[in-house]
Amino acid sequence: QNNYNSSDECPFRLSCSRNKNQTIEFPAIPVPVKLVVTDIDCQSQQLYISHPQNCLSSIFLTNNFSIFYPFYSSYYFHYLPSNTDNITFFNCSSVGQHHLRNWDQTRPGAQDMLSCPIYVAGSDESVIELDLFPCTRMFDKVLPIYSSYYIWENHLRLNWSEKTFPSHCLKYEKHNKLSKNTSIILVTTGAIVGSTMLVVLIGAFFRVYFYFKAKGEDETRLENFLKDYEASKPTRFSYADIKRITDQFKEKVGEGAHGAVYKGKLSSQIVVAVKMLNNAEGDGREFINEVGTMGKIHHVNVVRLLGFCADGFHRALVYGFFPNGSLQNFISPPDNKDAFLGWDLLQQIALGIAIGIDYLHQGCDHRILHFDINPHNVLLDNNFIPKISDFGLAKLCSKNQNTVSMTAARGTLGYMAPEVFSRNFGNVSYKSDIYSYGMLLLEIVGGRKNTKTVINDEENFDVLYPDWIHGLLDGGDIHIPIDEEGEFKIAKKLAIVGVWCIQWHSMHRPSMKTVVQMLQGEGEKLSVPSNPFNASYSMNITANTGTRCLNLELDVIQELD
Ligand SMILES: Nc1ncnc2c1ncn2[C@@H]1O[C@H](COP(=O)(O)OP(=O)(O)OP(=O)(O)O)[C@@H](O)[C@H]1O
Repeated sequence: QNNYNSSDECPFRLSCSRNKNQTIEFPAIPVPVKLVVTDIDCQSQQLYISHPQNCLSSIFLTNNFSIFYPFYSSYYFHYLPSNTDNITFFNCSSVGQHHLRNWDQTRPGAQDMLSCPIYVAGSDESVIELDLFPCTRMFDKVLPIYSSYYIWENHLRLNWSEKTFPSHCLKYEKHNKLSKNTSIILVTTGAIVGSTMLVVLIGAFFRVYFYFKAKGEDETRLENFLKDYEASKPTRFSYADIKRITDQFKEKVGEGAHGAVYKGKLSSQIVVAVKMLNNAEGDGREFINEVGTMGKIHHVNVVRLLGFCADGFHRALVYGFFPNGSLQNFISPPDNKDAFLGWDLLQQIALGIAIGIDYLHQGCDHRILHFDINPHNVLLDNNFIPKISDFGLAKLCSKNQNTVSMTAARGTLGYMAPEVFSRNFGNVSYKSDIYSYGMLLLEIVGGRKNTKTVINDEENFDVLYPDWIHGLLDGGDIHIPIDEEGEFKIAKKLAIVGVWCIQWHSMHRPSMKTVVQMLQGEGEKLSVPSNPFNASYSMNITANTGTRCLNLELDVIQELD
């Protein structure tokens, strides 16, 4: 039980200031003893103190061992023999430093002698052995029973118990030590939590900022697009827009000769295909051509150019997205049940392409010649409505113009009309697209690539024409599996129209309007054309023959700029 009241005065004074050490003062007479507190251990209730001049022994010159009351100690001058009751004080101040240094340095407390000239020895210790001759013997003291001050390298350890002094005396110190630790922990934790939260907040702020910035840009982009869409013109996008639309070119849907095609989004509803054109290619004429030509065309069977990008070296074309890809994906023999679309649908597709080409040839202000009609350049929308695409090689010419001048062969081998390959076969005209369309039709019917163009030299243009087509036309071996009579009719009609379209001389080929009529009719009345590639018709048509023949009928007219 505590014998003190909270109002009782403390028998010591413990003080601390911000920059100085903690000190403890004991009310000794005549001079109070003030010592430095080096540590307080509240748990084991121990106080470690040291003398400001490193001379703890000197305290006992003028004071007895009860000086530290109410603290008690383990009471042990540890460098004294354990059985010592009396101790003797020696004043070694007159001893030279040299002598002190020669002392047994391993002896506990010997180190203190260098700074403190007061030496304490057990009364039964030998002065000779300790080599204390040069020191002056001062006096003897009796150590309290069971007690010894525990001094370790000039630190004195004092113990306390709550019973020995009023509890409020150490409250401040306990609290102070705890609060100091707690405040260090709190400050550190606070700093860590605070800085983490700051980083998170800054991160969140930038996320939100960029989110709204991007959202704002998306909205502006969409608004501009819709305005342009209403005004029927393609929108110009920056390269940054293109990256955002394609989500950093995340989903590649195909690769053409001029670059890769990526899926993108203008909004959650507007899905687009972005064709990135290879930077290194040409002088950008095809790009300008495509933007210039396609920007003007709006037809259900022609891919609409929604936008483009011409930003530094970056060139891109933005179209509507067609999940079914190109017609090439569906050119398959009828016995391939997975990819075969059925004869009715194939006929609808063939008709749609013909209507699209007819629109290009007749329906616009200027005649547009595509020059690269082939199954890769026909895309299919969700409902398998065909869309003609890829206008990089297209030419604009005036309506009353029959032929165009062309400086180099253009198009895809196998679909390229002979006159496009070499001017020696005649003049290039809108009929050149009809030839390509005819080849496409025959591929649809055959379900495979049935033409293989071999170019030997400028003078010879050999086409390996499949015999089975004439089997189909003549009623012989039709080569393709057909289940029903109706289907046979469709296949035969498509083949007849196809062969008409690939007639060697362009004047023998029908116009697209006629092709549309032929496809829309029953097909029974269609006459079967002669095989343009049979021997009698000349498999190898030499250049001169063609030129002579065609030049009589068609004049060369310059294309429009
Ligand atoms: N608008 C689109 N929607 C969906 N897929 C498309 C679209 N445009 C192109 N693709 C896909 O990307 C592929 C490549 O198209 P692209 O037009 O670049 O090349 P190509 O016509 O095959 O060859 P080339 O570049 O020689 O004309 C197509 O085969 C098709 O699968």
